[in-house]
Amino acid sequence: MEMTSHERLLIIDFGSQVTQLIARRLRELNVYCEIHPYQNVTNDFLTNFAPKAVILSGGPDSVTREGSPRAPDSLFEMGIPVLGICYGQQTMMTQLGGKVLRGDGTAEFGRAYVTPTSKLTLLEGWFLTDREQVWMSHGDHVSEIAPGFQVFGTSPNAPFAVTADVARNFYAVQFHPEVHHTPNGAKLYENFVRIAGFTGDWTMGAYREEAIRLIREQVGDKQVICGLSGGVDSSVAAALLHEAVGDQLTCVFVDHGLLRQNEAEEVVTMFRDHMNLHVIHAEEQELFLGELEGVSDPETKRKIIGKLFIDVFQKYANGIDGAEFLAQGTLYPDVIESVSFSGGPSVTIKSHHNVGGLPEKMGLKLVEPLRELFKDEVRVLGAELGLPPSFIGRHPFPGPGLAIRCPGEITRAKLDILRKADAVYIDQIRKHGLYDDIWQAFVAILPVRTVGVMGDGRTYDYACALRAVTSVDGMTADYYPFSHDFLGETATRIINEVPGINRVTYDITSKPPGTIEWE
Ligand SMILES: Nc1ncnc2c1ncn2[C@@H]1O[C@H](COP(=O)(O)OP(=O)(O)OP(=O)(O)O)[C@@H](O)[C@H]1O
Ligand SMILES: O=c1[nH]c(=O)c2[nH+]cn([C@@H]3O[C@H](COP(=O)(O)O)[C@@H](O)[C@H]3O)c2[nH]1
Ligand SMILES: NC(=O)CC[C@H](N)C(=O)O
Ligand SMILES: [Mg+2]
Repeated sequence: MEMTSHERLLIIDFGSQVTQLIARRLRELNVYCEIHPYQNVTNDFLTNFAPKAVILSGGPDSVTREGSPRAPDSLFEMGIPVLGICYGQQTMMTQLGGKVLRGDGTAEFGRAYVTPTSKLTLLEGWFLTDREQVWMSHGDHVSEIAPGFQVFGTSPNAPFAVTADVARNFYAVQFHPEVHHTPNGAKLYENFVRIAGFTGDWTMGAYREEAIRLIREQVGDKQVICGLSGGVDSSVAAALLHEAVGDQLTCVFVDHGLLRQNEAEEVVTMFRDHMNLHVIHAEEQELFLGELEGVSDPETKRKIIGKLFIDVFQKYANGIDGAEFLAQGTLYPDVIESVSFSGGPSVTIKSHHNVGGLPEKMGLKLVEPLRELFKDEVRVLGAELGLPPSFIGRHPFPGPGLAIRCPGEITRAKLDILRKADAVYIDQIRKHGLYDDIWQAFVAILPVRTVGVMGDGRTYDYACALRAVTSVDGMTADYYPFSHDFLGETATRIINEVPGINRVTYDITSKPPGTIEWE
C-alpha cells in the first residue's frame, strides 16, 4: 500500500547502521520519507518515486574502491535538493568531480567539533556557540571539493566537514547529524526540509483518513482475517480495519501457549466486550508447543512459529466465505529489518515472525496498514482512533512470545515458572509507578540452574534475568536505571513467590550491542 498523496523524501541507503535514524528525524518534522537500498534506486525508480528531496546515507564501503556504490547520476539533474551524509558526501563529491582519499591518518571515530567558516541556511540556528559537537565515523575523507561547492564548516580531521553548492541546493556533511551524539543535529534536517519546501503534511489525522480509503480500495467486498495479539500494533490495525470495512473483519487471536499470565482472557474480553469486534480465540497450544519440542536454536524457533501462525490464520480463513486477506500490525522497523532478506546492504540480526518468518507462497493477500509507521506514531494513531490509554501504553510483546525469553529448549515447566516470575516483576513495576517510564520490561528464564539455600535447605533451581529498557522505537535502547532498593525487593519477591527460581539477575546491556529480547 502506498501513501502517494504526501510530499515525499527519499533516503538512499548505502548500508549505514544508523540510516533509520535519518527517517526518524524526518518523521518528527512531519515529513514523509522512505528508505530504499541503493541497488534499487535506478533512474526509473527516481522518476516514479518523484521525491521532493533526497538524502544519501552513510555506509561501510569506500568510494575509492572500484565498483563501490553510487547514487544514480540522474539524481543530480533533477533540480531537487540533495543532502549527502558521510559516505553520501563522499560519493556526491566523487560523482560531481571532487576527490576522496583513503587513509592519511585522518580517520575520526566518535566525538569531534565543527567550527563554522561562513553563513549557510542549512546551519541556521545550529551554532549556538563557536563550535558544535558532532559524531564522526569515517576512514576516508574528501580531499578536493567538487566544482560549485564551498566549505562552510571544518573539523580538525575533516577540513570539508560541511560543504554546499548553494545554487543547486546540494549539501554534503562528513558527520552524522541523525545520531544523539550530534546533539543539535535535528536542526540541520529541519533546515534542509525547509529549504526543500516541505509543508509538514505527514500527520496521524491525515494518515487515518488515507489508510481507511486505501483499505476499502484494496479489500472491496471481501472478508479480512486480522491477526490480533492484543499488542499495540495489531490493536490499532484492527481498530483501523474495523472503521474501514466493519463486519467484513474477523480477528484471530492465537493462543500458542507462549502467552503471559491471564493474557488470553484479558485480550479476548477487551476486544469482544469493549470494542465489539468479532474475535476467534484460537486455542493452538498443543500445535505450537508440540512443534517446538526439543528445539533450542533461536532462528529455528522463530521460523517454526512464523510458519505455524500462517497455517493457523489460513485454517480459520478457510472457514469464512470470501476470506482473501490477512491483516497484520507490521511496522516500518519490521520492514527495514526485512530489507536484508531481499539483498539489502545490512545484515540480518533476527527474523521477525511477521516478515522474515513468512512462507514464500501464501494463499492470503496481506493488508498492512501500519507498514509506514514507527511505534510512537502508531500510539498517536491509536489515540486518534479512540483506543483506551491502557492499550496504547502497553509494553510491546513479541509475536513468538515467551519462546524467545526461554533461551534453549522450551518446556511447559519452564514456561509456567517464567509466567509467574514475569507477573511478579510487572506487578512490582506497576506498584512503584514505573510502567509508563519503561518502554519494555520482562523476565527471561535462563537455561542454567544454580545452588541456593532457603529455610536451611539446599535448592537447585533456575536463574532468571530481569530486563527493562527505555527506547523510542525499539531500534536502539538503554537499560532502565532501577534503584537498588527496587531490584532488591523484586528479587526477594520473585524468589519467595515463584517456586523454581532461586537466583535473580538484572540485565544492564544496551542495544546495540545487545538486543532487547534474549533471542
Ligand atoms: N498471538 C497472536 N495472535 C494473532 N496474531 C498475532 C499474535 N502475535 C502477533 N500477531 C500478529 O503479528 C503482528 C506483529 O506482532 P508484534 O508483536 O510486532 O505486534 P503487536 O503484538 O500487534 O504489538 P506489540 O509490538 O505492541 O506487541 C501483530 O501485529 C499481529 O498481527
Ligand atoms: O512481533 C515481533 N516478532 C518478533 O519476531 C520479534 N522479535 C523481537 N520483537 C520485538 O521487537 C523489539 C526489538 O527487539 P530486539 O531488540 O530483541 O530485536 C522488541 O520490542 C521485541 O520484543 C519482535 N516482535
Ligand atoms: N560512516 C560512513 O559513512 C563511512 C564512510 C566510509 N566508509 C569511510 O570510512 O569514510
Ligand atoms: Mg506483540
